[in-house]
Amino acid sequence: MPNHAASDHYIRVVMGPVGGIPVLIPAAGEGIIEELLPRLDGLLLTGSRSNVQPALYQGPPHLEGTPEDAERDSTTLPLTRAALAAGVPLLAICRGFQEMNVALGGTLDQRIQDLPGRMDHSTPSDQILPKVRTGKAHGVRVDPGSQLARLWSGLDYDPAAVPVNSLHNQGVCRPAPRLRPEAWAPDGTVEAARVDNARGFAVGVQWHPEYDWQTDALSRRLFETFGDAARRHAAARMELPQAVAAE
Ligand SMILES: N[C@@H](CCC(=O)NCCCC(=O)O)C(=O)O
Repeated sequence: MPNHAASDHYIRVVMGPVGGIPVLIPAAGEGIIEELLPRLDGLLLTGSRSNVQPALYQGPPHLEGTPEDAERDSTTLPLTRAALAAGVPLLAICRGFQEMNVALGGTLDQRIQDLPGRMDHSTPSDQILPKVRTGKAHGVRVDPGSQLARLWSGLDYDPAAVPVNSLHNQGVCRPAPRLRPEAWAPDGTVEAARVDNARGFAVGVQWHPEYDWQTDALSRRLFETFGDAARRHAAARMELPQAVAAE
């Protein structure tokens, strides 16, 4: 039986550093978007074991057994495009980052670990479960002139090697025309990007900041910034003049 679900970590992070009340969006297809969109303060695209259907980016079929979720794709891809057009702040994590790229016309690598010269970004089997998620797997290099670097300003970190966790097989292959990569793994995998000319905050990360925001200041700042953008969008929607002026 299909489930419409989000892991508890996303619920807690929205109620925590984002500062909002999470409302789960059913994977019910694009018919819900017109009514839903005007009610959204922000859109958080979550990670998932499932993968974007290759037909949506003209990719080769998945290896047999690779999980897909057609219902999610049929909801999140058009919703992402609509949210961006409406200026709804967007934070995309892991699968969410991949679907943000596909929604805007980019393509995906399906098994990065099988590509020559690339690293294995998948869930390491030699670590105990909680550490896989809260521990760090590799560094990412962040463009010092990027939105991500601006968002992290004042925090103590090395932009040449920001440690992140890694729980994915797929990744951005050809970035969508509007996707601006801002951080990379040592093997060149795109680890973070913003959407060019977005009307509001629109950032995606390939790693999972929802697992360590309580201890990692960079993860926390990402969610706080998304929350601030969502509050500004909410206030602007309600036509509060003071909030619009502050944007
Ligand atoms: N299936 C995709 C996306 C990976 C992803 O979003 N994983 C979520 C895992 C969450 C967890 O295990 O805690 C891929 O493999 O690239």
